[in-house]
Amino acid sequence: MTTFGILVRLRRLMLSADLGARRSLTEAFALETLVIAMGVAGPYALKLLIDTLAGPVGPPMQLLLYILLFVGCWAAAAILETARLSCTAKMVDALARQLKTHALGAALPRITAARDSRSGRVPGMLERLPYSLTLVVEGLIWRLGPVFLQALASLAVIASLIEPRYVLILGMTLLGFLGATWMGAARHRVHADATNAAASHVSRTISDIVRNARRVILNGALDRELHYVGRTLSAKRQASAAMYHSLTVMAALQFCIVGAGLVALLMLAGLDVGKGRMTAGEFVLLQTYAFRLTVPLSSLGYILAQAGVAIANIRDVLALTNAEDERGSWQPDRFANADLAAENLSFRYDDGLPALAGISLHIASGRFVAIVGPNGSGKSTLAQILAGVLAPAAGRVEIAGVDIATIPWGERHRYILYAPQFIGLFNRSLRENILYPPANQPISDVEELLHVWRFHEPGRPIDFDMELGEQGERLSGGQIQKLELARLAGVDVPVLILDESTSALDPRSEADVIARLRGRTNSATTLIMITHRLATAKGADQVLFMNGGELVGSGTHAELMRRCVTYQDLWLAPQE
Ligand SMILES: Nc1ncnc2c1ncn2[C@@H]1O[C@H](COP(=O)(O)OP(=O)(O)OP(=O)(O)O)[C@@H](O)[C@H]1O
Repeated sequence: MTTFGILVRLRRLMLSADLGARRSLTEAFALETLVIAMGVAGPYALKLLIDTLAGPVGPPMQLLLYILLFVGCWAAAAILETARLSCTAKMVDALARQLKTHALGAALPRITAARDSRSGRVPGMLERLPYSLTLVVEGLIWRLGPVFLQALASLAVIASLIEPRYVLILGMTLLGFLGATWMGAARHRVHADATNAAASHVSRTISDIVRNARRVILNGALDRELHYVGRTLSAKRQASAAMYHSLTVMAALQFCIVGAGLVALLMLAGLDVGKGRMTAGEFVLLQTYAFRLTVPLSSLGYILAQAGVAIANIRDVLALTNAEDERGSWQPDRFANADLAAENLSFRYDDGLPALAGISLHIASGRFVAIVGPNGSGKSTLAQILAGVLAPAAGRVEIAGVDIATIPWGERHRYILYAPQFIGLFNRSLRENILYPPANQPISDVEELLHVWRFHEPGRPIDFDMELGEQGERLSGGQIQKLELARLAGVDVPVLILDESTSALDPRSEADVIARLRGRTNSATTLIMITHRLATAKGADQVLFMNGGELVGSGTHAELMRRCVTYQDLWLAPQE
């Protein structure tokens, strides 16, 4: 999206009724109009004052009136400008709120589906957004408009009071300035994008390190990580240094043009005063307007530098909000028979190596299925494709004859639920985590279940209001899994896929969990478990054996043991 496109989109958003900021916009506009009027009237009062002083001394009241008018315009403009700032701040606030929520709403499904490292840049991108919007709305949209209007008003006053050729010189000077800005803008955009990307990399790196604080400290790697952060900061510094260099070149060109225009203007005006064709007051008025117009331009370099990076940040956020609409249309409808079928599935991650190839399978509704295989054989990848989390490169997955890709994210959990290998918990209370949607069982049921599964040692009460800490750090690995399984026990869903969700449980608890999850709604739930446990494979109705990204065998454990040598190898002595 071009810079102009972004500015137009922001302007449209600001005007939209949804944002609820029209009132602030109208007030800001009214206040700015008054500020512009003061900016034109003040110097005119000064001209009147100087012309009065240049002639025979008039009545003191007249002098006082001009002085009051001049100073009053200056003071009122400053007060109104401050009031106007609070109106634009409200508008920026509303804009940031809307863009942030839209971007977050669009980013979460993408992050879920992509399973890549790019998600780390989203928090930094959204954190910088209010500052970026302030710079762009306040510094560009709001500043350029009034400067332009003030230029027109000043040029009109000059044309009506002084000679039109001065308007011509000032107009040409401003056009020259804009031309130079235009020429430098393309180069500036490249540097601004690079600076924004480097800033994103810095925030991603820092949050990654903070998230892994224990890993860093326990392994004595603090200096190494600080060095790494230092390198990313240097890259950012280099990117911004290149950006400021290009801005300096642009500023040199801009202000040579403006300087030449001002020299010509003042020289001509000075000669006219000498020849009596212009009064001293008119000279002062002309030079005040000329500098009023050009001085704000000098701060434009800094604004452009910041706004360039801010625009790149806003572009990233808008790109997120441009997410495609949900795939397909879906009529929510329960189906009695949730058979799961996959046909010739293949999948590869971004690195290009095939993670899955030519997988076809059929899982009848209500079965208990174990997916087994060595590490890295593609079990989690297959589970995520079956759940519709990852989209296959070829082939399709159907649940009850419906292509899973056509079920929108907001509905999919009603039909198939995938519990990932790494259970992410919120830094909220145990109660909030355990009753996290779509679970909706009474807390007394959960309590009973947790006691049966020995969540705590016997006799110790469960504190449901306990805050769990980041990622549930106040719980043990087994407790985290029991919490998640107790939650899932309260979810009524046709197909449930557990990705090693019982790996930290003792065998007795695991057997109880499986019985409990299967026993719901008359065993109508299909339970698919990825497991490295022999007992689970033995208890399953169907075992899917993965090896090297292929489905090497499907059948009961006993059948596979009979006919598949690699399957036998998997369960050799150490497990037994
Ligand atoms: N996000 C990713 N990007 C690139 N490659 C990936 C990604 N996730 C997994 N892989 C690769 O895909 C292959 C299959 O991984 P997968 O997680 O499906 O294996 P798995 O059988 O579940 O392993 P484990 O038993 O260790 O959990 C591995 O080689 C892994 O490195």
